[in-house]
Amino acid sequence: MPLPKAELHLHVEGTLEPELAFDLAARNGVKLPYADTDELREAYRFEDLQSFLNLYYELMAVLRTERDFEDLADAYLTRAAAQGVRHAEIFFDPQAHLARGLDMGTVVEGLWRALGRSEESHGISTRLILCFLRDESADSALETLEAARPYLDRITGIGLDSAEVGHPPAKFRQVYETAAALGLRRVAHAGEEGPPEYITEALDLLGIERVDHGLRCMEDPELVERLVRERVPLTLCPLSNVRLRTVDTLADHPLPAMLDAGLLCTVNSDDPAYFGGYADDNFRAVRESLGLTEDRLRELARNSFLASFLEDDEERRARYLAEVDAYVF
Ligand SMILES: Nc1ncnc2[nH]cnc12
Ligand SMILES: [Zn+2]
Repeated sequence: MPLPKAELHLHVEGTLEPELAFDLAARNGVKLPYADTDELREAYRFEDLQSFLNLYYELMAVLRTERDFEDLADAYLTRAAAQGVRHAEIFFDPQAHLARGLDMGTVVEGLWRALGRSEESHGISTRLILCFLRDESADSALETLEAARPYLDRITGIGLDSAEVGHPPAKFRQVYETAAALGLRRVAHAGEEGPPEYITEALDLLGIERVDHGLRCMEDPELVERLVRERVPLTLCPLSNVRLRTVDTLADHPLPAMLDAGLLCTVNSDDPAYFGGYADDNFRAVRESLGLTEDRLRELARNSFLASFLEDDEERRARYLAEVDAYVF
């Protein structure tokens, strides 16, 4: 049994495994520019975030119907359960689907078909987080939030993802204000490839409650001090960082230094189908490469539940934390 954990940084579109991509392509009559799953896997050699995003958006073409989104989410939840995930806060990128002519209902209702029964089917509680693409305009983000209004009972929060450098958080101030007024929780990718200033800006201007990645905070000691003092969680994704070359090797990952600094770190899989591992694969990788102790691993698992948006279900959070405390390695 793997260590119980919450997964807080997971793009559902990034869980599209090559086999499912080909199955959905066949079901929907979509022609992929790869002969087979082996040839597709060959394309999983990324130089940086953008080279990954190009493939990530290209493969989304196979997602057409509610059932496709349901099957995608269900496949993720099946894998996550086997990796000890007890709670998952799942990102989705509606703009990428609306741009292909799909409507918000197809995406949200499809995902919800799997998420709505996830506790019974997989023993995983879930939340859904709508992400805006930061390389699209602020107006497009506002329109997307409008399109999501009929589905807000299913959406817990908003996030910000896609190409970071050159797209600072300030651009999305208005949409974050509007979302806050609607009672939505707020997170944003910051400090993955972008500078530490983007993290500060996302905290100050967007009012975010968690930083997705946040790796580059380590370049700014005052920012680290602030993140520690304000107990702002960071959703780190070690295998993603290696594949997208934000760190050279896993052994160079700053996670131990971040924990030593007192940061509230969590470990997540980001886009597991592309980066070579799901949640517990990331835990095992950092354990092996960074020599994390059992106490540190337990701390990471506790942090994941402490950082999760379970304020509406504190009883459940307490149950999950008790499971972590009782876990025998
Ligand atoms: N790691 C990542 N960074 C930014 N945008 C993303 N979209 C999917 N994965 C992402
Ligand atoms: Zn991400």
